[in-house]
Amino acid sequence: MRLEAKNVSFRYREHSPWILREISLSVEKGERVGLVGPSGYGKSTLLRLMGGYLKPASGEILLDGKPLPQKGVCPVQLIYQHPEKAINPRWKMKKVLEESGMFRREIMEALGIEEEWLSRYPRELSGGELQRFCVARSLFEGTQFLLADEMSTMLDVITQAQIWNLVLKEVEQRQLGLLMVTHNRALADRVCQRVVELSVETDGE
Ligand SMILES: Nc1ncnc2c1ncn2[C@@H]1O[C@H](COP(=O)(O)OP(=O)(O)OP(=O)(O)O)[C@@H](O)[C@H]1O
Repeated sequence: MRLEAKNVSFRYREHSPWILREISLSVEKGERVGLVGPSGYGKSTLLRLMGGYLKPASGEILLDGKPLPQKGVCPVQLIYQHPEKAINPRWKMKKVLEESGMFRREIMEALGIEEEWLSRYPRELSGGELQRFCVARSLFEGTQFLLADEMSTMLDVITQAQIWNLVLKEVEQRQLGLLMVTHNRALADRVCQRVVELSVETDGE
């Protein structure tokens, strides 16, 4: 199985500058790929496109040769840098997890999610605590690909290690595809089999 961006171009509004032009990138199931490049070159935008959160102006996002499914929980899961933007503020954490059908106890334990946090609203948790929920949710049983957008940047070193250990164990055991954006080249080199550099010139058109 393959997740593929094929000749994708994107800009946020008509007549605004192109962020991505004719970009192609693919990740195989079981493969770990890093995406690096200067700030503002469109790494996060490409991940949002590949996760189905944005639509390309031209080109295609394909999962196994077909468009991403529109219904149900998506097999391509995006983990953002800012967990507070990814979680419904009006739902308690238990409901957030229930929505994705994720309730594997060993995942909760490995991520250090405490039982008591389940009855809280997102605003009652710290950024690091919330990110653990985002990671747990992204690992529901139908997930085939994980798109990790600087997911550990805002966390302390111990939490970073805890989250990465769990994610990499799941990726290995379930042979998930992983596409990760990071500014930390050493992390990308350690985790990934392949690192792609995004270096597209935008021409301000
Ligand atoms: N919602 C948005 N509306 C308009 N422009 C946006 C939006 N999100 C991002 N941009 C612009 O698109 C460009 C690419 O942003 P993006 O976040 O994809 O880059 P990036 O390579 O991930 O950057 P960084 O490494 O700093 O996170 C930037 O110029 C940014 O200002």
